[in-house]
Amino acid sequence: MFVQVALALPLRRLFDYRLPETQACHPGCRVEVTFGRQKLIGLVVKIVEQSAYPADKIKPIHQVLDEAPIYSQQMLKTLAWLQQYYLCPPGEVYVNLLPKKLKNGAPTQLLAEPIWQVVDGAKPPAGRAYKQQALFHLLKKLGPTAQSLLKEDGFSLAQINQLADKQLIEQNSDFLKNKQVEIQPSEFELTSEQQQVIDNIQANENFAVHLVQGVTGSGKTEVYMRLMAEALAQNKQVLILVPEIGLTPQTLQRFQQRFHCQMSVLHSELNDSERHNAWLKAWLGISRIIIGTRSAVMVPAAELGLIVLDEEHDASYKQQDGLRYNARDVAIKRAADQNCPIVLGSATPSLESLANAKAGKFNWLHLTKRATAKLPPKPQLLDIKHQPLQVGLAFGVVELIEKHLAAGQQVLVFLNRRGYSPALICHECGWVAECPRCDKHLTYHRNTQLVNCHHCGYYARPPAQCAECGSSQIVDWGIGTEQLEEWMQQRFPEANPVRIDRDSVRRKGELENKLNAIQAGEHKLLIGTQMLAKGHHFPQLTLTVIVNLDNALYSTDFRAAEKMAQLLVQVAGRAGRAEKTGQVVVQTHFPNHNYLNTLIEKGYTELAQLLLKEREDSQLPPYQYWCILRMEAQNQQVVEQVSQQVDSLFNQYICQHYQGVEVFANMPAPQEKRAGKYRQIIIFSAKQRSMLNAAMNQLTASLEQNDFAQKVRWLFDVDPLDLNG
Ligand SMILES: Nc1ncnc2c1ncn2[C@@H]1O[C@H](COP(=O)(O)OP(=O)(O)OP(=O)(O)O)[C@@H](O)[C@H]1O
Ligand SMILES: [Zn+2]
Repeated sequence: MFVQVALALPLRRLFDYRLPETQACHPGCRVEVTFGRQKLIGLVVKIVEQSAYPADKIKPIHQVLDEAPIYSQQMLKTLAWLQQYYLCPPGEVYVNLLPKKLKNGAPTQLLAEPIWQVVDGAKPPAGRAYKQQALFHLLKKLGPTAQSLLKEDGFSLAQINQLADKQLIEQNSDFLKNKQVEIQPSEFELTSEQQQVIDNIQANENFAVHLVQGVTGSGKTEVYMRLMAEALAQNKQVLILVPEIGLTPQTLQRFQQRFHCQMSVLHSELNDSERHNAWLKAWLGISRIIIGTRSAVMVPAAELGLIVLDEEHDASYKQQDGLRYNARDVAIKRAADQNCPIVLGSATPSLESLANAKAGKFNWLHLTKRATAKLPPKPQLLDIKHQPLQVGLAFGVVELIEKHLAAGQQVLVFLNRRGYSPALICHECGWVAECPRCDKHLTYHRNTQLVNCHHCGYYARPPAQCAECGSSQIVDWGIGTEQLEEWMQQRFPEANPVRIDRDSVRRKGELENKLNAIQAGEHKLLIGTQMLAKGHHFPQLTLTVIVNLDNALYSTDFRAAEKMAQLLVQVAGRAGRAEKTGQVVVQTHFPNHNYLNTLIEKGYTELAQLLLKEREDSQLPPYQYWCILRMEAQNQQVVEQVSQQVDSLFNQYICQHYQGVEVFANMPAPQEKRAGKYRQIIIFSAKQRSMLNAAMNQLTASLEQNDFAQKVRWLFDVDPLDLNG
C-alpha cells in the first residue's frame, strides 16, 4: 500500500510514499516526509495499492502527525474539486489552506485563551475611562466571551487587564467546553416581505442557492439572523461570509448580541495563534458561528447547516493571487457537498448570479421595501458640462450641502480617488510624473509629502524638477479625497469634516473610532471612497453626493458599467435610512447616458437585464466561461514570444479535442507593465465549463513539459474578474 501526499510545492502532482508499518494513516491526515534532503509536512490525499514508481525507490513516511484525519471525506471531496477547478498545484489547496501552525506540524490542540465575564454584582467603572466602560457594558450584554473576540470588537489587551485589575471582570475557563447557544429575541417584528423570504428558504432543508435581492436598508441582516437562529437551534453550525470585516465592525457586534455562543472570526489580519484557534474551534464544533472574509470559506465545520454570503457581488470574494478562487462559487460547492442551503444576499447581485437566477438555477427572492417603510431615495443626475467647479463640485451642489448641514443633518461626499491629486505635471511642458516600474501616474499625497503608485506601492519624494525640461514648476492635477477634505475644512469648519479612505484609517482602531464619532454626530460632513459605501447605517445622513463615476461609462473593461451601478446603488443607499427623506446627487458629464438613466428611472434589475443582453450579444461572461493564462517576464519580447508559442501549441494540438474551446484574445494585459514586469494574457473561452476545464488541464500538462513556458512566470485565472488581476 502507498500513500499519495500533497506537498506545498509549485508542482502539479502528488508524491508517493510507503505506508508506515506501526502507525495508522488515513486520507486527510498530516504526515512528515523526506523530500530530497528536506523534511516536509504534507497531507495524505489518497491511499493506493500501486504506484507508478519502482517500489524500492519509494521512501517510507517519516511520521504520521494526526491520529484522526483533519479533513473529512466530504471536505477532501470539496478540496479535490477546488484543485481541479482552479488548475493549481495540489499543495496550494490541501496544505496551504491550513493555518500556519498546523502547516508547520503543530498538534490539533487549542492554545489556551482566557474567556472573560463580568463579576457578579460589579458596577461599571467610574470616571472618564470610556473604552473601559464600553467594554464592561458589552461584556455584560454578551456574557462569557473569548479574549480574541473582544479584540475583534476593538478593545485592547491593556483595557481588558485594567478592568480585571479593578476586579470588575474575571476569567471563566469552563465556558470553552460549552457548545450551547443562547439566542436573544429580536427587537422587531419581521415585515411581511422578510417573513415570506424566510418561509420560502426554510421550506427546503436541502441544498439550494437562494439569491436574496433586497434594496439597501431592507433588513437583509435580520433575515440572515432569523435563518441562523433556526439552524443553530437544530444544533447546526453556521458560516457567514462578508466582504471585509474591518469595514463594518457593527455587523460583528450585531451577531454577538443576538447569539451568545462561541464564534470563530476569521480574516486576513489575524496572527498565527488567533487563526489557529479560530480554525480549530470551528473544526472541533465549539464555535457554532463562523464568520469571516473569503478565506473562511474552506474552514472545516462538520455540523455545517447553513451558509450565508453577504454582498455576493463584491469583488473581494475573488482572491487575486495564489489560488485564485471565488469564495462565492466555492461556498456554493461546499453547500452542495454538505447538502445544506446557502443564501446569497445583495442589493445589486452580480450579473453572473442574476443569469443563474433567471435560468432558474438559483431561487430568486426579493425585498423591495426598506424595513423602515421608506424607499431608498432616487438619485438625481446633475449635468456638470460647462459648469464652473470648485474641487470638482458644482456650485449648486455646494449650496445643497450647506442646506443639509444647516438643518443639522449629515452629508456624505463620495469620491473614489484617494490622495491629494491623481497626478503631478509640469506646468511648462506637460510632463507627467510616472511610476518607474509601472508607467502609470503617481498620486500625490500631501499628508505624507510623497508620491505613491497605487498599482505597485512604489513611493518617493515628489520631483522638484521636470524630468523633461528641467522646470521647477511642478503642479498638481485633479482632485483626490485629501484635497476635498482640505477644502471642506475651510468651507465648512463647523461641520467638522472627516475623511475615510485607506490612508486615513491605517492604524488599528482608527476606522472604528471614526465610525463611532460619525454615529455620535461629531462629524456632519463625511468624505470618503468606497470604504464608506458598504453596509454602514448612519441614521442622520440625508444627502449623498457622488462626485464622479463617468469613467465607467466608456471603459474598456466590460464589467465597468456593472461595477459602477453596484457602487452607485450602495453609496446612494447610505442616505435617508431613518425618518428623514434622503437625497442623492450624481454629478456627470453624460446626463443622457442610457446606463445612468435606466439605472435611475427603472432600477438596478432593469439595467442588469440590458447589460446581460449586451453580454449575450457579444458572447461575454456569463454567456461564455473564461479562463485567463497570465504570463509575465522582465523582458517584453520574451513574454510576447512565449504567448505566441502557447497560442500555436493550443491551436495545433489541443483545441481540436475540446469542442468549442477557443482563444478569445491573446494580448498584453491592459496594464502591460507592472512593478517592472511585462504582462501578457491569453483569454480562453467556451460555452461549456467542463470542456474548458478539461482543455485547460491538458494545456497545463503541456506547459509543464515545455521548456519555452519556463521562460515566463505563468498561472491560470479561472473565471477572472479583472483582466489586469
Ligand atoms: N423588521 C424590521 N422592523 C424594523 N426595523 C428593521 C427590521 N428589520 C431590519 N430593521 C432595521 O433596518 C435597518 C437596516 O437593516 P439592515 O442593515 O439589515 O439592512 P440591509 O438590507 O442589510 O441594508 P444594506 O444593504 O444597506 O446593508 C437596521 O437598522 C435594522 O435594525
Ligand atoms: Zn508602480
